[in-house]
Amino acid sequence: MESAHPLTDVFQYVDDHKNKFVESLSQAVSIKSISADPELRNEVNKMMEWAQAKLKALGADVELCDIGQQTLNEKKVQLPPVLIGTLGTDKSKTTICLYGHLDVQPADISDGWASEPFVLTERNGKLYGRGSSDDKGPVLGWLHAIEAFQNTGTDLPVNLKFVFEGMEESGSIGLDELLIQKKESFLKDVDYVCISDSYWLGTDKPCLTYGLRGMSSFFVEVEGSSKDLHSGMYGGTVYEAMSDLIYILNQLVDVKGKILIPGIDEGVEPLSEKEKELYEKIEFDVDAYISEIGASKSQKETKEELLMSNWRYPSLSVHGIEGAFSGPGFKTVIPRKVTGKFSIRLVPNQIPSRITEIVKNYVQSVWEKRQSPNKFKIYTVNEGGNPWKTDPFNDHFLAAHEATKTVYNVEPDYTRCGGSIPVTLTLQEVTGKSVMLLPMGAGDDSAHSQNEKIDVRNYIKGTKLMAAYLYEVSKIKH
Ligand SMILES: C[C@H](N)C(=O)N[C@@H](Cc1c[nH]cn1)C(=O)O
Ligand SMILES: [Zn+2]
Ligand SMILES: [Zn+2]
Repeated sequence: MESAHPLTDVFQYVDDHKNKFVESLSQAVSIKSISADPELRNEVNKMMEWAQAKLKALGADVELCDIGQQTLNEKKVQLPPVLIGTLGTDKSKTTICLYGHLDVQPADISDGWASEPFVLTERNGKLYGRGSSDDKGPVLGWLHAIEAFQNTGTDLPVNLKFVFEGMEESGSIGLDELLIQKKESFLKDVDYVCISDSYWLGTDKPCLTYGLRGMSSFFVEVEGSSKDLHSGMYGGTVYEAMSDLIYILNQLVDVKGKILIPGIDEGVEPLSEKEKELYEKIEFDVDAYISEIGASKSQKETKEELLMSNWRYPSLSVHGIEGAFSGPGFKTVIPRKVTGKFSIRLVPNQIPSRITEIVKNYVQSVWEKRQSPNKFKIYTVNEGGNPWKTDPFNDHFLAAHEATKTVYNVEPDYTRCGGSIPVTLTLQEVTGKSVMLLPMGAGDDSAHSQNEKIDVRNYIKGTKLMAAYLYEVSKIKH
C-alpha cells in the first residue's frame, strides 16, 4: 500500500480553507497599492502594514524598514517601507528567503474591466482583481501555506526570511541598498531564495522560471508653449510639441519589432546550438497565445523566434503620452507639453546604465535632426533593472520539480520570463545562493492588463505547491 504524503493534512487544510483564503485575497486586492501614483503612497503603506500584521500573526519577527525618499517631478516623495520578517531560527534547519511585492500596476474600470479592479470578483472559477496574480495572490500563498503547517500541527521544516516590498512595479527603488546593508545580518544565513512572481507559459502546465529580462525606462519631454492652444487660432503658426514627440517615438522600433537604436544589442549573448535545441523542445501554441490576447497575427514567424524574442533578446515598447488629449470625442487643442514613455527590456549580459547611455545619445541625435526650437528632455527616474538567468540543473530546482509532481502530478516545464523583477540578481549576489522563481499564476492571467485574474485552481494548488516546495527544500543535504 502506498503511504500517505507527509503533507496530507497540510493539503487538506488548504482545501478546507479555500473560502477564507479567497476572503484574505479580497481584502488585499481592496487596498489600492499603486506604486506609480505618489498620491496613493498611503495605500501602499497601508498594504505593507496589513501584510506586517499577517506575518506577525504567524509568529514572525517583523520590521518595516524605512528606505528613504524618491525624487518625482523635482519633488521628494517618501518611499513605502520594505517589510522584512524572520520565522524560525533553528540552526539545524535550512533557511529560505521569500521575496514578493505588494504594490500593483494602475487600474480603472474605465480601462475596460468587466468588474471593479479593486473588488475581487469570482466568475467561472477565476478571481478577477488587480494584483490577484501579480503579486498579492502568490504572497498570500506563502502565508497561507505557513498557516496550514501551523494549524495542522505539522512541523514547519525550514526557517524563513521574508522580503516584501511596495515599489516593484516602479523599479524597486531603494531595495538594493537595503539588501546590501543587510547582507551580513538579516540575510546572512539564507540557503535558498524563492520568488513567486512569474507565470506559467500556458494555462495547463506548471513551470519553473530560470530567467528574467531587465529593464530601462525613459521619459521624452517636449514643451512648445506655456499653455494649451486652440488649433484653429494657432495651428500653422507654431512648432507643435506633439508632432515633435511622435517624430521621435517613430524612430525607435520598426513594424517587425526591430529596435532602430545602433548598439542596442551590446552584451546580448550569442545563441548556441544547445540553446536553440532547448527552444525547439518547448511545448508552446503560438496560435492560442495570439488568439487569447485578441491580436490578429504574431509578429514573429515561428514558435522559436517568438519565445527567443520574448526571453533572450531585447524589445522596445512605447507605453503612452502624458499631456495629450485622450478623452472621448474631439478636443481641438495643441497640447503645450507632452511626455512620451517607452521602455526597453534587457537581457543577459546587458547593463542598464550602459543601455541608458546608448539610448539617450540616440534620441538626442534624432532630436537634433528634427531642428525644432521647442524645449526637449530625455530622462529616466530609476537606474533600471538587471536581467537575470541561472542554471536550473541543481538541487534547488529539483526540489521544486518534485513539489510540482506531488501537487500537479506532472513534470514542470523550465522556462524564462520576458518580464522583470529588478531585485532578483541582487538577491542572488547578496546571498551568494541559488535563486528560483516558482510561479503560481497561469499564462493568461493578464497581469498589468484589464481583467487581471488568478484561477481558483492556481491559487489553491499554488498554495499547496509552496508548502510542498518548503518541505522538499528542507530535505536537501547541505
Ligand atoms: C514579472 C513581474 N511580475 C512584473 O510584472 N514585473 C514588472 C517590473 C517593473 C519594472 N518596472 C516597472 N515594472 C515588469 O516586468 O514590468
Ligand atoms: Zn507586475
Ligand atoms: Zn510582479
